[in-house]
Amino acid sequence: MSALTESPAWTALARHRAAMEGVRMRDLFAADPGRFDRFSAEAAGLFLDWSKNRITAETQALLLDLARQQDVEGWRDRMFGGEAINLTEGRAVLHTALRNRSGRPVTVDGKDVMPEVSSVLERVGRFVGALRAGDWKGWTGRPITDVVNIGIGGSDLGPVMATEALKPYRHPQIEVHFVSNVDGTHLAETLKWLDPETTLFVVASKTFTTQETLTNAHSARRWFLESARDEAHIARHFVAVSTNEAEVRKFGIDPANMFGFWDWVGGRYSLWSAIGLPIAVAIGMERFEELLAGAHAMDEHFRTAPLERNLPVILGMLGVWYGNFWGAAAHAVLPYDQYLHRFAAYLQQLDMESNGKSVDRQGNPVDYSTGPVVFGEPGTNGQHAFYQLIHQGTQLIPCDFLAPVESQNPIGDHHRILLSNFLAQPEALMRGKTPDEVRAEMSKAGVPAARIEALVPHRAFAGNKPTNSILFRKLDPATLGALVALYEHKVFVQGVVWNINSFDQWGVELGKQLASAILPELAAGAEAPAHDSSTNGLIARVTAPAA
Ligand SMILES: O=P(O)(O)OC[C@H]1O[C@H](O)[C@H](O)[C@@H](O)[C@@H]1O
Repeated sequence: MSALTESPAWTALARHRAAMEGVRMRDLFAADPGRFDRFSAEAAGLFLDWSKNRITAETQALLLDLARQQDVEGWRDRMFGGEAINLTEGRAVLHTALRNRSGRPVTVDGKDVMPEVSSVLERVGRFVGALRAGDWKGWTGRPITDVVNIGIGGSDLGPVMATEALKPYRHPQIEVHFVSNVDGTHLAETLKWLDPETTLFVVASKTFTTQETLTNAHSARRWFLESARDEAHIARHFVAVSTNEAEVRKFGIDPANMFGFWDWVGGRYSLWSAIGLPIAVAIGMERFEELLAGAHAMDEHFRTAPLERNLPVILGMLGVWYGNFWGAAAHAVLPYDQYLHRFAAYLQQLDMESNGKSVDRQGNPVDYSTGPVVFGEPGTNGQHAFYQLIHQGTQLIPCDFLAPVESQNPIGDHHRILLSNFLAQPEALMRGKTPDEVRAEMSKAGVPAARIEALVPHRAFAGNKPTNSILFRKLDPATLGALVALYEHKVFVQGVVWNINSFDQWGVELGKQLASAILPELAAGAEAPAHDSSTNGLIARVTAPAA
């Protein structure tokens, strides 16, 4: 048994969990008219209703005891204070400094990083301003019409998600594209429609050593030079975003066209840095700053609100409740806003790369589950696909439902229909439908009694399925900033409770190493490889001449 699972707060929760067996949310709502008010709060433009959870006031108190026992507040303050809490890499974790609007200094190793943060932001602002005004011209003197971000993981997912989410604010003449996959199809299909004279590439990579990004960037360079002919023109068409100036130079991009950031910005937390440049190109610098301000508002809330009303803490602890005490292995995020169609993909990296760990900070194997599988699709699409399993399957899948009160596209009755679904699904998941309710409904519809009895088990819903509802006025930049920061801090809270390092990702390394060993083995005439028989057999099939 680990120290965590033997700890007083954990064992108290385990006892309480047993007492909660069979407690139904339906009954909790019936017994307490104040339940919604008790379990809802608002911060930074986000209203969170967590009343449809398998919790009582006692559950919440016990969960917050666990948060306190694990020193969530202390770790939070150490993160904001610039301590090297990413222990395995010896780094601070300071994405919050990138959106710090407080005027307070943030020090890393005794040095205030805020002047550098502001100066890069200013450079990004000047560049983005010139591009958007049509003053930054391509080699033939025409303004840039297409910006292609080449990056992967954190250098792609955040910018894609935010650019899609904020499409209503995009520049009318400049289209922003994203190429991430090393599959040549991604680049080829993107470039097919573009004119090299008016295309600018942003090569985005924290390390500037990522195979996929460099492969795509080299191919983009070749594509560009086929038309431009002269390497001198590269300066007007390629910029880099990275922490690694030496590699940027090696690639052939002038450091004058490089926007830097720092090792204390994790890849999956980097959209607030110069990695957000494509977002700023799309929506303009002012709106980009609103995005930062929204995130900062959530940071302030997380830093200062009492735990009882602290949204990231509440969401994080509810996740711990289901994952560790009810056996939930997955978590669904369901935005009822088409603009958030890449939100779940973004969250997958944020959550699963951060908390997909099985040893604690001290290197001991954990004996409790850590990060869940995160998935989701925009509502209402998901309703017609995987919600069946959430309603009637054998796994418990807690869900977050997200929606804007106002649509960016108020046509006809669409938004009311959308919202009615957003409201109905959590209600259905909570209430379920009892066998008696099924009987009553079917007999009212005139179904014969024998038929009713045959169908009752299929048509009844157990209900009592937990959901959180997150409502906001409209998906504007500040709201998106707050929303992303909410989830960042939720993931942080959980990592602290589980005593893991949420800020490294060694698990992605082995596959990369093995791929570089296999790459030469795929060349014509390479020696027979010496892997396991499965890998050898697959290599043989891949390299066999076409019949
Ligand atoms: O920005 P880069 O250095 O190119 O890294 C891109 C991505 O690759 C890695 O494999 C990591 O798993 C990610 O955390 C990172 O965001």
